[in-house]
Amino acid sequence: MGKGGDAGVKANSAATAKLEKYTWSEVKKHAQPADAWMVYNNKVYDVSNWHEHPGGAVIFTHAGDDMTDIFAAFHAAGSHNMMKKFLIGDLIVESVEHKDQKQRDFEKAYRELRSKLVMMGMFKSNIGFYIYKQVSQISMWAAAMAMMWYSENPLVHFASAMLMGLFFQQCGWLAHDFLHHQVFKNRRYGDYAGLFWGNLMQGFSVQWWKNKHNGHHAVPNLHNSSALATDGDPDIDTMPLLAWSVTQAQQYRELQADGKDSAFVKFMIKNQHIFYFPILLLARLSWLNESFKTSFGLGAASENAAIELKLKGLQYPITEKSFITMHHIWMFAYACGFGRFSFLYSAALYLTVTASSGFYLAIVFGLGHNGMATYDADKRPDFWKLQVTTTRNITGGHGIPQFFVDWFCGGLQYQVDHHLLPGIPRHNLRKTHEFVESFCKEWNVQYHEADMYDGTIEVLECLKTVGSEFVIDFVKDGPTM
Ligand code: HEM
Repeated sequence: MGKGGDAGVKANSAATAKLEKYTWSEVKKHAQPADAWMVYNNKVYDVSNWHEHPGGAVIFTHAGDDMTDIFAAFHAAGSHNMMKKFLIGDLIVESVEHKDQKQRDFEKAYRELRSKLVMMGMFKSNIGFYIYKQVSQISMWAAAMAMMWYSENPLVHFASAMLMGLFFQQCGWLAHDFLHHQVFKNRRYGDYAGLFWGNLMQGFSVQWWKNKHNGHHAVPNLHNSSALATDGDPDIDTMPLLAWSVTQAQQYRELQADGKDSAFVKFMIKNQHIFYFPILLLARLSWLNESFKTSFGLGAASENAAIELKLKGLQYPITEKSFITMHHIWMFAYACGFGRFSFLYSAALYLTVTASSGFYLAIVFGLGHNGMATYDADKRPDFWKLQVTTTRNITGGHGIPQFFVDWFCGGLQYQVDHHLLPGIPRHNLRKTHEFVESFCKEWNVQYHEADMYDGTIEVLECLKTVGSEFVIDFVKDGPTM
């Protein structure tokens, strides 16, 4: 397969010939990685088998669909130049029957809002803000290290471990901003900063994170298109531990050799609202494991990611591997008190860091999307409605002040606004939010926010409801419990 996949060949001839015209139903037929057509501003592109795409397998989440808005969300201006070689024709606009005039006006309006925010300078980062964030990060890390180095008091050691957990969480938000290219125009600089805060300090692989997180942004709360596919939102792919919808549990059941739920799955999903918090405590262990596997070529999260890794490898192979290794070395030295502590005491400290960090990160992720709408792959709405209805903003409340929420959630308290416009730096999200909220009101799009307490209750209620529906579903399917 050459550069540009199969499409490069076809499109080169298209560049010289007159462009074909295609109906929407024809585009929809090409919805697989091996046969992938996409629409951008009413032009049709063929990116079949383009596993070398610099953004990775996420491109195939929009095979057979309109990519206009998701393309705008992810790309630098220069990426348009690369599109030409994939162009195969024009879309016959009248054939898009599922959109009435109101829908077309709505899409036009949200694209205009985006342009307005660009003109207002909302996408420009404030370097002073990011210098301050990085200096405060380094200070937090130095404080946690010093507490472990100088003190012989177990209370100080465990306080240090909790602080280190918080440090990892805040590293997550920093790497997130850099890797969404919110901070630097030159994307390489964003990647380098991401490698520093992600791989070296936090222990997470940049490539693993980009694949997973960009996939999540492209299709939030979307189910896989079939039990065998891995084209849905990776962030809700939490079976057999948690099911965010009965569809997810059913898809998992279909994958089993005997087509039945095991006793473990039944027990877990039925009681998932009880296990939610304990599972969050283990989240970091799972992310560390996946990061390690990605960096050292020991596995990939999806079939497409595996093909992509095989074809083009890691973007930063040496840095990924060496930074992850260095992370585990410094973290090991820290947890064993630089050689002073027993094995069991060190393990307890390590687990405290890991559990607290997993909890701090996952609680914010959960508040962002869990318990919000989930969609079947073939029923997803337009870009704006998909992002808004699957996402929850977090406010202060129930005694938790807004300034703490702003700091703790690292910008993701404006999760809705961030999902619609992932390139906007976090310090501009409050202003952006005013425009997004009034736009949603004007166009009658349901927009949701809750404080940390109410939001967590909503998440637990969702788990409980899905757990109960799941019990009804598996009893209907033939009880074996
Ligand atoms: C013909 C279609 C497409 C072309 C020619 C294309 C091209 C590119 C290019 C040149 C880059 C690297 C430069 C940059 O970051 O802007 C890139 C990155 C990226 N693309 Fe695409 N792309 C296409 C479609 C898509 C679609 C449909 C998605 C999502 C559903 C997507 C997701 C991404 C992401 C997430 C990145 C950023 C990766 C990073 O931060 O390292 N692309 N793409």
